[in-house]
Parts: sequence; structure tokens; C-alpha cells
Amino acid sequence: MKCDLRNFDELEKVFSEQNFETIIHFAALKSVSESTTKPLEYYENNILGTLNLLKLANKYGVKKFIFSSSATVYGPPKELPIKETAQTGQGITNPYGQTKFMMEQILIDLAKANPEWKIIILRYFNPVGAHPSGRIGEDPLGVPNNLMPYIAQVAVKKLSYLKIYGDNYETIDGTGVRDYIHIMDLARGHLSAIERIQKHENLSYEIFNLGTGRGYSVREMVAAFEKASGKKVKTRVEPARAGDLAKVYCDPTLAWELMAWRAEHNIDEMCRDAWNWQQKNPYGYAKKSHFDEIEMGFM
Ligand SMILES: NC(=O)c1ccc[n+]([C@@H]2O[C@H](COP(=O)([O-])OP(=O)(O)OC[C@H]3O[C@@H](n4cnc5c(N)ncnc54)[C@H](O)[C@@H]3O)[C@@H](O)[C@H]2O)c1
Ligand SMILES: O=c1ccn([C@@H]2O[C@H](COP(=O)(O)OP(=O)(O)O[C@H]3O[C@H](CO)[C@H](O)[C@H](O)[C@H]3O)[C@@H](O)[C@H]2O)c(=O)[nH]1
Repeated sequence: MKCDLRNFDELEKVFSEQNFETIIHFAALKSVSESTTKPLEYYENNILGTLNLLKLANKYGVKKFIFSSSATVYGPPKELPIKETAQTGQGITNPYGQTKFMMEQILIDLAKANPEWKIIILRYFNPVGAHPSGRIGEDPLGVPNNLMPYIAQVAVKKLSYLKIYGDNYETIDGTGVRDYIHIMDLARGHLSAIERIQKHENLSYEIFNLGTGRGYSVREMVAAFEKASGKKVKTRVEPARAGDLAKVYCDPTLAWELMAWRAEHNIDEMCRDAWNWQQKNPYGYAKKSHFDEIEMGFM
């Protein structure tokens, strides 16, 4: 069933016609840059959508809830690696990040107010890679904002070169460092969360970082992708992107201690699977013939 979370009546039909045990709430607008130009759309979609979902989940008694949050809620880290106990909500530079922070607050308040609610907040670091079959992958609309799909599209010659946003950071080679996590590990993290939420009667709310705990620089990612693909990825250094941080990586040990989850895929596997997807689907999910028709003026 498809439904816009902003439409309360439509969403109520979903709840009245189906039985749910646990909700995993992925739906959100998620572009950092777009959120700075369309703040009202982001607040309306992400906050109102979540409130509608929570109100109806409450009404229909579906009180086990897993939430897709983001490393962005930490703002600029005071200490690395970032632990779940680190401060959140300070120095967030964009409306998207604010909505994630606010949604976390709403969920925490709900869990505190009503012991029937069991909530797990998962803070994703930088998800990359694809399903190993090459049939499910990342297909960004327009020019990608994120590093990995951008590199992949340069390697497949859809884009001509990668703009490296700044090489003057205090990092191993001056370029930004992030905690990249394979999408298959991230998916498994949700299964571990479901298991935990269903087993632990006394759980109120818990927060977990989902990352590998290791940071890689932009140049390291480019080198790993070149190795995995056998293709040259052209780069050009450009000024740093506004709001970008030098280094972000997490301490993922809490997820290991409480959910027996940890990331298993390394950077080479992330690049191998991203490349496999990109090679098999150079035009993403759209069929090539569709693009040919557009180019030939049939559409
Ligand atoms: N991909 C990342 O780098 C990343 C990092 C941290 C957190 N997250 C979070 O993970 C979640 C999933 O991200 P993704 O990368 O799969 O994003 P995505 O854009 O591919 O998928 C989000 C989905 O939510 C749907 N959606 C948005 N608003 C909706 C609404 N009002 N009603 C119904 N559906 C709606 C969209 O149609 C889309 O299918 C998001 O909440 C995102 O903020 C993603
Ligand atoms: O074309 C590009 C794109 C990115 N980068 C660099 O690559 C690194 C990663 O950038 P991404 O845009 O892939 O990821 P961010 O860490 O900036 O942001 C991502 O992770 C955040 C959490 O850390 C939020 O969840 C956010 O939504 C999500 O896009 C940064 O150093 C960035 O400057 C480039 O050099 N060139």
C-alpha cells in the first residue's frame, strides 16, 4: 500500500485495514542542500508525517517503533569517535538535520510519557554500496549530492569528474573523513533492532549508532573505488562545501553489546557492490531505451 504520511485520513485507512506489530519509519525528505532552500516543505513533510504516523500508531496500538535517524543530529563533534551519549542538537546547520533532531525528541518524549511504547532510534552514518546482486542500488534524482554515487557516475562516464570539496581539512590527506557503512550491514542493523524490540519487554527507548567506527577520506574512497572498478576517477579540488565537517565517525560498540550487531563489510566490498550496481544500471532504475527516446525527441 502506498500512502503519503501527511494525509491523515489515507494513513488511517492503512492502519484500519492491516495489522502491524512493529513500524520501521524510513519515510522522509533527506537532501541537506534542498532542505536549506525548502525549509517549510522539510518541516511539514518530516515532522507532520511523523506526528500523523505516531498518533495513528498510538490509536491502533502499534507501539514498537524503529526510526531512521542520522549522524547529522550530533552537529560538529566535540570528541571522536562519536558515542550515542554525545550532545545532540547543537550546531546543526540545515533544516533536514533539525527535523531529525526534532523527531528524535518527539520519540523520546513519547517513550517517557507512555511505558507501552518501545522505540529504537538508529543513527546512520554514511550508507553506501548496493545489494550484491546488482539489482537494488542507489539511484539519486539528478546530479548526486553524496560522494559514493558521484564517484560511481564518474567511473561509468555519466559525469566527467569528481569535485573534491576542500583538501585543507585536518585529516590524513586534507579531504573530509566519514564513516561509510555498507547498505547490507545497515539493513541487518534493522533486523537486530526488530529482534531486540520484540524480545525486551522493559525497553523504553534506545539509541544506536550504525557505522563501522572507521573513517575514510575522500581520496581514500576514490582510490578504493578505482581499485574495485579498474576505472580512473578524475578529480578536481574545489572550495569546501558550506556546513561540511572535517571528520565524522562513530563508536558503534553499543550496538554490538546490546544487539550483537556490527558492520561486517569493508570499504573494498562497499566499492565492489556500488560498482556492480552502477555497471549493471548506468541509468539507474530507468530503462536506457526511455533515455534514448527522450534524447531522440519522442517524449
Ligand atoms: N541515505 C543516507 O545517507 C541516510 C543517512 C542518514 C539517515 N537517512 C534516513 O534514512 C531514511 C531512508 O533514506 P533513503 O536514503 O532510503 O532515502 P530515499 O529518499 O531513497 O527514501 C525515502 C522514501 O521516503 C518516501 N517519503 C518521503 N516523504 C514521505 C511521505 N510524506 N509519505 C510517504 N512516503 C514518504 C519517499 O518517497 C522515499 O521513497 C530517511 O529517513 C533518511 O533521512 C539516510
Ligand atoms: O561530490 C562530492 C560529494 C561529497 N564530497 C565529500 O565527501 C564527504 C562525504 O559527503 P556526503 O555528501 O556523501 O556525506 P555527508 O557526510 O556530507 O552527509 C551524509 O551524512 C550525514 C550524516 O553524517 C547526513 O545523514 C546526510 O544526510 C548525508 O547526506 C564529505 O567530506 C564531502 O565534502 C566531495 O568531496 N564531493
